[in-house]
Amino acid sequence: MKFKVLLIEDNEASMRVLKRVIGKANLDVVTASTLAEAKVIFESTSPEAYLCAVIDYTLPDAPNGQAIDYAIEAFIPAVVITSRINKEVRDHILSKQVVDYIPKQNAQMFEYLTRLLARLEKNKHIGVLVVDGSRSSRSKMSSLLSRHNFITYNAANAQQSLELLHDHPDIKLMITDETLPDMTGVQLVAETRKLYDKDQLSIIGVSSNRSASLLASFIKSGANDYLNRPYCHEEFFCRIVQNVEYIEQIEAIRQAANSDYLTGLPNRRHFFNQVSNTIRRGLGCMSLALMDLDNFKNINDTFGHDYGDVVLKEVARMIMRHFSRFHVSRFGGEEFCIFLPNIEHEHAIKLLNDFREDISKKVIKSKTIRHSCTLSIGVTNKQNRTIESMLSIADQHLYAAKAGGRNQVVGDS
Ligand SMILES: Nc1nc2c(ncn2[C@@H]2O[C@H](COP(=O)(O)OP(=O)(O)OP(=O)(O)O)[C@@H](O)[C@H]2O)c(=O)[nH]1
Repeated sequence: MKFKVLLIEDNEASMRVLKRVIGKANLDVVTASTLAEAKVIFESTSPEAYLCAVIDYTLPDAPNGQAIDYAIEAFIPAVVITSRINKEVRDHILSKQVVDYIPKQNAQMFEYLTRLLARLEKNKHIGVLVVDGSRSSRSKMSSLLSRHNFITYNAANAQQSLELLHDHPDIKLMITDETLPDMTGVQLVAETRKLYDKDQLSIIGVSSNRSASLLASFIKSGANDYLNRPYCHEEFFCRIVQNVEYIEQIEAIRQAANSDYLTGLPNRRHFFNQVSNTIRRGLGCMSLALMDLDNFKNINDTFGHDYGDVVLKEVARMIMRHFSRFHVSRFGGEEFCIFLPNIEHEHAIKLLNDFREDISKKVIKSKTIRHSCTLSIGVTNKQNRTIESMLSIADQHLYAAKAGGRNQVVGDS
């Protein structure tokens, strides 16, 4: 779903640039140049449709940030932009429950807004767990996090927090107070680290006790960061975002390391790891299929390498469509591999044959070329308990499929 951003700005030049920035972030822009206009818009749509409102602090009918209150009352996260940069205005803005404020100082502001909008959109899928014995501290922190669109979870003690972590894999950050009813925050960090690595879950320790040794204990027990109470809203979010981004970067690196650059399918190494784990668990019936595009060199030679790439990407997309519940991989070149656990061999052969047929009927289009291709498949269910031995048998069957005229599936019998 494409979210909307409500932009309330009376300056035409600024409005033009902001519309472009928001559009570039792939969001729909709804504009108003006064608070009165914005009210009419608010009344006809639901707040859930909006990612946030970007509000000029000074509007003709709302000269001192009154539009901010209106957005907050309508449950729309408010980002404030202002050319009035003085302490009084800053304090006034921050006294309201805004997401952030951005001074209209230079072009960097637009860059910052682009990143902030992307962040607000991503936050809708990120869980943050707040662990605190005090109900009021928990709800204060949760309301700050909700303002930035995070999914929030609350735990009143360590036991509850471990249960929530287990049940909600979307939790990427845990924030824990030092004093909990059933153990200390430092102990909870140590317990949590036995189950979740630093690259899976970020942890921030919080305390009102400004002792350097407590900070060190948190970090040595596995926390990523530490926050002193009382904290200001800006510092809080800088630390939250920094720690969430750390997890996202690790995930992006892992994703890049595990996938094939052209098709996005898991690469050979990742496939081996996944399948070896599955085989080790000793499942029942399992099949391994090796598939290879027929005469792919001809396609490259006739239509060019770029079209060859289009074919590989289309085949990968169709593999995902047919076999998303199994382990799939691009092994390299024009060769793909599929591991099908927990399914009868005859059924696996039928699925592979359906796929082969679909590919042969598919016209693969680029801007100037329309062509189709076929593939050959070797499949085995001989379970010698290693992926290498299954691969070697599937490879022999693939060779037989090619020798037998291509565009066919050859199995064990
Ligand atoms: N476009 C493109 N071509 C690739 C890529 N990787 C490997 N190839 C090409 O794939 C072709 C494989 O050719 P061959 O091994 O001779 O096999 P084939 O022509 O498919 O013949 P058979 O397998 O016997 O049906 C070669 O031309 C490689 O250059 C790639 O990433 N993109």
